[in-house]
Amino acid sequence: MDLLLPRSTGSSQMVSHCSVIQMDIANNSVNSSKTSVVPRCTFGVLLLNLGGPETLEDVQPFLFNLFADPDIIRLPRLFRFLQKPLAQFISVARAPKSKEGYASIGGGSPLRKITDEQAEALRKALCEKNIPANVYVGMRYWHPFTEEAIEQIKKDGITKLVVLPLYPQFSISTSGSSLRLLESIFREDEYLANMQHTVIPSWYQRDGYIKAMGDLIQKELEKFDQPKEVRIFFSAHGVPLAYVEEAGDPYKAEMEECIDLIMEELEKRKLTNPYTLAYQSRVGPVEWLKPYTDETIIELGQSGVKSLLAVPISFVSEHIETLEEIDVEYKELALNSGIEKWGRVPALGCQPTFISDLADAVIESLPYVGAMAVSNIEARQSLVPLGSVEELLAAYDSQRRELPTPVTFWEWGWTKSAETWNGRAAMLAVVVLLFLEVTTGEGFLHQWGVLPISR
Ligand SMILES: C=CC1=C(C)c2cc3[nH]c(cc4nc(cc5[nH]c(cc1n2)c(C)c5CCC(=O)O)C(CCC(=O)O)=C4C)c(C)c3C=C
Ligand SMILES: [Fe+2]
Repeated sequence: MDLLLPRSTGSSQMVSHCSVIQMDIANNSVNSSKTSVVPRCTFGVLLLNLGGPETLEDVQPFLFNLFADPDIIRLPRLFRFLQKPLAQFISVARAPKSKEGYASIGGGSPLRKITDEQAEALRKALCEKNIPANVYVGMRYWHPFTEEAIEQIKKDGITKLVVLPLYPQFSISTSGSSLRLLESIFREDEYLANMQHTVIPSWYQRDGYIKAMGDLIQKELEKFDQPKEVRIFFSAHGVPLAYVEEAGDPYKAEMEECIDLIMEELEKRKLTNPYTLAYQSRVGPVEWLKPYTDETIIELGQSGVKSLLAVPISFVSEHIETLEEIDVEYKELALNSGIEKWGRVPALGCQPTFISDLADAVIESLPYVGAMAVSNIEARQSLVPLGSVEELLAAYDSQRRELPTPVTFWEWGWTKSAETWNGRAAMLAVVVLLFLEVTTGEGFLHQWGVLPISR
């Protein structure tokens, strides 16, 4: 019997129609007898993602939203009032360069379309596993914004929610930022505060994800004349080094573990290719996670590597950094550095093993299977524990508080005790730097691509 659910026009919501064994969510139990009418589906999954500009006009306001995020540019408390003016300044200055990139991939980011497709595929996979659910998409920096998805969730009367960031590995700058926003929305809303919810902070270690990555890599390796000679080149999105070393971001550790698991999976398939992990897409003058992708490609070429298979690893959709940075810039760099054969593994998108595994992750996190799954959860636990948004961030924040100095890539020499004096020194330094930049035409804003370099 068809399950009828409320229809919605908003793209932050997927409407479900599925023939299923009914789940009695109110009683936390699964009822295997089919019923004819189900008034509404009260179980929801919220997919969190970054969002991307859909047109070239969207690029500057998208960049503004990104740089206005205190988890992307973290200013000392004293200077928080500068967050928005600074975001405005950087976004306006960076927009022309970013627009060129988006223009070259068709005039906008494909992220919304792909994430919507993933949401629909996940909804279907959940249906097939007898769990009817509405699946929502909430983006951090562009439409459909997380706030829009939350509005829809409330309108639909959702009573149980699984929050699933679409980033396999956790970073302060991605899942952390989205969860922090969500926490603030939940805190101010009585309906949400009373809604049962759980978060899957990262899922890079799940078998289905690892197998799906193994399948994609194996398929691309087979396209080379001599697959055994190919070096597998994992290129992850970078983060500033200070995030990992000073703010306690688990991103690097999770990334390295993820690569180990994928290589173990390939070894099971008798694929023992050499491999490298490097970090791409750095922005600004500070040190980011190393080795850098561009420098590593040059070194590999110079050391005699002839065949390279690039594997984007920190994101599950195609986006500007796969379609432009890897497919155009890094490919050209590789071919100019002595590498003769180049390949690239596509992003997972709606790959069936992957989507089915995401559905399993959702099901395993449901409160009503919680008791049965305790041992699994413990085994799967990453550096950030599974829990509610509030508990998750509380755990993460206390972990950060124990670290000596919560310095971020926009802070320097920052300690609480020295707050006032460091703050004043910082303000003075910013003014002097800005003055020098404008008068000499050189400096960190030029390096960041914020101010154009005069040739
Ligand atoms: C796991 C993935 C990502 C991490 C970690 C991350 C950190 C991070 N990013 C910036 C700055 C920019 N990111 C931009 C685009 C962008 N970033 C990610 C993913 C991660 N970012 C994606 C998937 C995208 C592309 C979205 C799309 O439209 O397709 C941009 C805008 C593009 C550009 O101008 O280059 C910026 C800027 C920082 C500073 C950061 C860590 C602190
Ligand atoms: Fe980014």
